[in-house]
Amino acid sequence: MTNSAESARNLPAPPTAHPHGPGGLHARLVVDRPGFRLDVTLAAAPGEVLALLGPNGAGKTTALRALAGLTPLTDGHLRLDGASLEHTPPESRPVGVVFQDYLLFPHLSALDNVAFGPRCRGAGKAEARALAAAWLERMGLAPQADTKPRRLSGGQAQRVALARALATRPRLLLLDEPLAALDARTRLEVRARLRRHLAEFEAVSVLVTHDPLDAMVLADRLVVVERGRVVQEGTPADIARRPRTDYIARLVGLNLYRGLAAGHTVRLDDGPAITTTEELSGPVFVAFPPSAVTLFRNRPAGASARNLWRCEVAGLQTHGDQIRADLTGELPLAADLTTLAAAELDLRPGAPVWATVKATQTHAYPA
Ligand SMILES: Nc1ncnc2c1ncn2[C@@H]1O[C@H](COP(=O)(O)OP(=O)(O)OP(=O)(O)O)[C@@H](O)[C@H]1O
Repeated sequence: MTNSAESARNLPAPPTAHPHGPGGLHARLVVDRPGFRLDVTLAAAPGEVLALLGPNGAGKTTALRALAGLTPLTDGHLRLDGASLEHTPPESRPVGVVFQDYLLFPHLSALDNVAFGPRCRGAGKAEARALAAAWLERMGLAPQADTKPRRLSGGQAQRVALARALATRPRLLLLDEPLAALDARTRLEVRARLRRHLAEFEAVSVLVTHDPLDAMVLADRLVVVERGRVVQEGTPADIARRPRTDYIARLVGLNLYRGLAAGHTVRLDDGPAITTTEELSGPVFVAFPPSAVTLFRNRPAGASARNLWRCEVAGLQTHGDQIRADLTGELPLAADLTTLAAAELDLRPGAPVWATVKATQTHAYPA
């Protein structure tokens, strides 16, 4: 390593240290509905891409609509580059929105769809069209300028919607499930392209998704929302390594438990103990991937009792050439095994099995 103080001096200032005050997004969004309350705090620096990730009904779309001004806040605040926007009507907010189904005007060409954004913000017709043409060019869509939305592919329509939002030079770009309307093959290409556009965008982007891959690829930081609350936030790597709820653990494909650590043993809150390599004390999480689990039909001879649990197969699912076994019993867990191994073990729902995991394959961290 070279002198770290030296290299730190050469780094640009972090984006939050904005010379003109608190740049970026600072919001607490509270929306009350019968039987549902959204209460989330969001902060993002200019240039940052935030993904709101969560299960159905968690409140992601409500948060996005509140940012756009389409759903009124019951309480809280919304500041963008230092200006309060709570009382600003949606059309006057420096906010661009890409809706899930793009909401392109069917009777307008791609060019006029994009020109619509700047027109709404007061640009003259010729100016708006020139701006739109430049955006289409930048999106690689110049040849489609005169095409109507119904003749565009899903990926092209998405780019037109993105161009329309960006052409207004928003300080906040909102994307609702930006890839949901696309088929799997298009999705891959559009995801990569969208990632480049978001990386170039100099203001804040917030996207909503329930696809963890979209979130991990597109966002600098994930904000996981469950039941109207932020349950965890961090970089994709942080969240994948240290999930803090069952939903996130399932999302990143990990078995997750909570317990009390004493040395290398974690006594689970409602279950057996797990031996870990980390030496910790107090409340902790223990996580391990389903691929780290080995299954036996009979208790393995001579095996130590450590990390060996008596379970029962609750269900089996195929994942590519792997089988994911859901186990209940002493320790509920997911185990991955090859189709061959599953056949050899004669795994079927209801079958009793012994499950084991090596301490070195577990990861414990403070709760
Ligand atoms: N217009 C509405 N009127 C009343 N309740 C609503 C309305 N829209 C959403 N809700 C409720 O508000 C809660 C949050 O919904 P929201 O659509 O924000 O969740 P979400 O995380 O975006 O879910 P999804 O991934 O399914 O889109 C849910 O309980 C939902 O049923």
